[in-house]
Amino acid sequence: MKKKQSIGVIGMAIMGKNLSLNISSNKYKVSVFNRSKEKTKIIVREKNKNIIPYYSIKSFINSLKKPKIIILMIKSGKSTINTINKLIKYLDPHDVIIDGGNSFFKDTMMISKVLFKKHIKFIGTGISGGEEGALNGPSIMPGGSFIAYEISKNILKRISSLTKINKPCISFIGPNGAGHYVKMIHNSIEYGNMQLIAESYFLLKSFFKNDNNKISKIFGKWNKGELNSYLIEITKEIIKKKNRNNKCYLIDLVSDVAESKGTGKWATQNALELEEISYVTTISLFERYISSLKKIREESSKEFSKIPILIYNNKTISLECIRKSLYLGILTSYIQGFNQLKSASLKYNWNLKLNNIAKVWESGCIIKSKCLEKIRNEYEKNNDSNLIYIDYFKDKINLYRLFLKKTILYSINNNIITPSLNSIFMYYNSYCSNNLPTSLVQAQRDCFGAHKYNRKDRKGYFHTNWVTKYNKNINNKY
Ligand SMILES: NC(=O)C1=CN([C@@H]2O[C@H](COP(=O)(O)OP(=O)(O)OC[C@H]3O[C@@H](n4cnc5c(N)ncnc54)[C@H](OP(=O)(O)O)[C@@H]3O)[C@@H](O)[C@H]2O)C=CC1
Ligand SMILES: O=C(CO)[C@H](O)[C@H](O)COP(=O)(O)O
Repeated sequence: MKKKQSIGVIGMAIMGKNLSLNISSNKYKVSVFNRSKEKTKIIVREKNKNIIPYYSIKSFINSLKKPKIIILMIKSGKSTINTINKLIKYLDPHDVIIDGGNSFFKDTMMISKVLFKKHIKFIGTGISGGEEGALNGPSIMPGGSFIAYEISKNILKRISSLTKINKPCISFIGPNGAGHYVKMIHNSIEYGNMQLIAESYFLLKSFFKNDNNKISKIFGKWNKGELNSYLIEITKEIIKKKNRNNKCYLIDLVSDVAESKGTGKWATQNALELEEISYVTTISLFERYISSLKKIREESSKEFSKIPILIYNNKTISLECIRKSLYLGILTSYIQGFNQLKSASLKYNWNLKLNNIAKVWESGCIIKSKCLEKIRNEYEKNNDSNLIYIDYFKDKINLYRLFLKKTILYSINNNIITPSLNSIFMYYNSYCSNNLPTSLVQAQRDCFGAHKYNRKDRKGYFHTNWVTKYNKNINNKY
């Protein structure tokens, strides 16, 4: 009888193909399948004896050892749900389906329930690291059935990235949708960090009069310090890449319309649901949306007059100002992401171990960054920590806010587009103030809707006849 394979991968686009190559290079035999034959044929050209192609779901599934383990790396949403529905009829109880795509966590919760009833074990996992990570070691965030994790963990651990101290960047996250939720927050931090780096790039362009070679060297220097991260590292390379004719930088030819596939939107929607503050992701998402209004922006740039640069305030800033502003922004992006994880953990009863999540993100993933070590250390001591109050973060917030202020004053005066940096400055202004303009909001609510308000000097709820003209029939003595 023909020997069967240890695992199967469905979806031979960028991620699935590279993940299969990764699995095979770890000495596992892997069956592969793709909806359309063309992509399967591409991987066949690799002539890898550990990768065995199949062109029908039935033969693909029959090629697997029991319990069968199948990883899906396909487009999320209906495509994933429909494919899982097609698989069910070929699977036996205790077989394992692992959805490694960027699925919406509520879809994962729903699928978990359906498969549980059929005794099929299900994992919804975040997989981060893009093309390169999938091939050489991604960061893996599995959630769902713990039994399924036990069945598949040897393979998953072997293919994952390793931290500096050789710990695999994988940890069982929690039940049902927890793994995909954590990947969604990973991506929301990714959105924030990318936007912050892009804004800093614009500041540096103004500083260095568009000399990208110089800017690249600055990012290279910053990458050796506290800002060290995967995204800074790739930015340093991206901005100095020349166009084929060598006449200009390729980045100057890239359209400014930024697309998105859903995770940033879901994270923002979920932050609203949880009433969590996620300025950094939200502004970054809105910037992608504004970017897509290309025609309108083109017209507006002609229709509206340019705001003049104010000579009296046209002070230049130091590079350190930009560096410190970017670092404060990036710390805030992580702080807000981890706060959202904490809220979600309570809301969905997931008991998330935040130190493990920080560890899983320490290598192999897009948001890999030096500050994650500090975050992990803190949550190792106390899973309930509010990072803002931890000495390291508190000191940075105290010390760097002034630099951020100088940076955004410079950006405002010079018409440089830095909305997420601006929002972070205002976020801390609000967060650290004991006197917000919202007193007036409460009074207005009470005036027009009799919603009542609390007072600073007395306990209890009060209602007032604020404007006699509108509140004629209200009698009170305050
Ligand atoms: N690219 C990245 O950096 C990362 C992607 N991911 C996630 O991993 C998954 C795969 O990503 P990626 O490799 O970029 O590929 P894509 O997201 O571009 O998806 C393409 C794959 O999905 C398959 N597919 C699309 N529609 C269907 C359908 N209705 N039924 C069955 N299969 C379908 C395609 O098959 P066909 O060839 O027949 O069209 C192809 O294999 C996605 O969920 C993505 O969000 C996660 C981390 C990083
Ligand atoms: O998950 C990823 C990286 O971690 C994918 O690259 C994802 O597509 C990024 O999101 P978007 O396309 O919305 O920018």
